[in-house]
Amino acid sequence: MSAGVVGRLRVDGDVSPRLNASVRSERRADTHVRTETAAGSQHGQHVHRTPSEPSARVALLGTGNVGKAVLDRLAGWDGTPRGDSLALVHAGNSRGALRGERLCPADIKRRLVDGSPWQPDPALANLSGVADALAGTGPAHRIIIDATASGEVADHHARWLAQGIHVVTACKLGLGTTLERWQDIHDAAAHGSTRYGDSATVGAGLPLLRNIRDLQAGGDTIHAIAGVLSGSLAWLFNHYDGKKPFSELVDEARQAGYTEPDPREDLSGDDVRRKILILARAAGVPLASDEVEVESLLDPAGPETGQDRHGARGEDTGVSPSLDALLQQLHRAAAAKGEQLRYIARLHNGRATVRLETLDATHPLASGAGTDNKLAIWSDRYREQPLVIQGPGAGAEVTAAGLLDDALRIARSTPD
Ligand SMILES: NC(=O)C1=CN([C@@H]2O[C@H](COP(=O)(O)OP(=O)(O)OC[C@H]3O[C@@H](n4cnc5c(N)ncnc54)[C@H](OP(=O)(O)O)[C@@H]3O)[C@@H](O)[C@H]2O)C=CC1
Ligand SMILES: N[C@@H](CC=O)C(=O)O
Repeated sequence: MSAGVVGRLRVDGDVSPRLNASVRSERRADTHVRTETAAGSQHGQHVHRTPSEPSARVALLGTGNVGKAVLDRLAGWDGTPRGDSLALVHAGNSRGALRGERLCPADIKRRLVDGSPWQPDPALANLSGVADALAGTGPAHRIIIDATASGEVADHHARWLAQGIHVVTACKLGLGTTLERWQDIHDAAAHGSTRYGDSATVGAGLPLLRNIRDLQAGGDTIHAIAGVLSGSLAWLFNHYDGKKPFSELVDEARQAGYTEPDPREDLSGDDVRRKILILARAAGVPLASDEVEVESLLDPAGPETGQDRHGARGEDTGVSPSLDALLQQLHRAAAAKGEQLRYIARLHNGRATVRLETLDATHPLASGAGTDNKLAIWSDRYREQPLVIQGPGAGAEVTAAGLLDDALRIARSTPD
């Protein structure tokens, strides 16, 4: 792809600096005082340790794949300055929630994983009440971590930001759907002096948005981007050899936690549409959702259309026998030419496309393994050879890490 100016809107930094956590001043969280009795730690006796004041009170929404991995990561930090800095005060899903001054992440996770009765209070599932759970004395930041795929939760992002609550999200329905919602989120963050942690929305925490914003903050202009933005589809095309039906692999990808709760979100191209919209908007090209040309992998006559696909994990992978047959045919044709199937998103000259392409095996976007995402960025600085960022782009652990990176960045910053 040759470089050319594509942006309709030139942005020299983020549209709202509050959405760019990386440029904020930071206060180190690891300076907290830890008190232990020396004798206790030497002789294996009870260790008296006073956790330091938290820097942030945190509410976790969603206890599915990603939410559980967030709890795991928090549990692993128990007794460390990172763990001290984030106090979990609310954890909930669509059925209810638990609240407390410092919930024990390991305990919540254990109850969920072991399947022992976890009795969340259904009344606490009311999203309007989550702000109350975060209220408390002290200078602590308030952070909501959204690990759901819920449009209803995304609808609350702007409201929370305007109320002074930071939002950290893996859900793309905030920044990756309508321009109005995207703008509301920017405006609300500015109004509430809050930050919106979106690292996990594209590339499952890979530093994609951060690099786009950092380049622009340094005076660079993004001309074009192209890449593999779906971890599940990358995994599928990395594993598909035409022998096993594609639908069986889709089921494996779902069980591995790479797909959306409903895999039809991935197969329809909607998930990648949202990601290219988020990247394009961050790069200064404020595209509307319907301006992205998307080639769906779903059979238009298949069982997927017209339903709300933002709910809980369904049973149907959405792959009809005709799609199995079509993909086998496409794979065979590509393999005969030494080419590979890749689901590619492109932004060039203000136009965005998402489609299945056949790429020569030596093509820069063809390589990669597992769930690898790959993003090439052409800019003033990178005219001929693009900047390329590659790494795992799906999976609960990397996504949870991306969410908590954003939360820690906020917790370490000085409150306005
Ligand atoms: N899997 C991945 O690799 C990546 C995922 N993401 C994003 O992470 C998000 C979560 O994905 P995943 O964990 O796989 O999804 P899951 O379906 O496993 O979990 C979703 C969770 O959200 C909960 N939920 C739904 N509605 C609400 C609500 N109104 N209030 C509170 N909780 C609610 C569900 O509750 P209940 O348990 O009651 O059904 C469930 O616990 C998605 O937006 C996805 O796009 C982003 C990057 C990578
Ligand atoms: N379903 C998504 C998960 C991360 O966003 C994907 O396949 O990339």
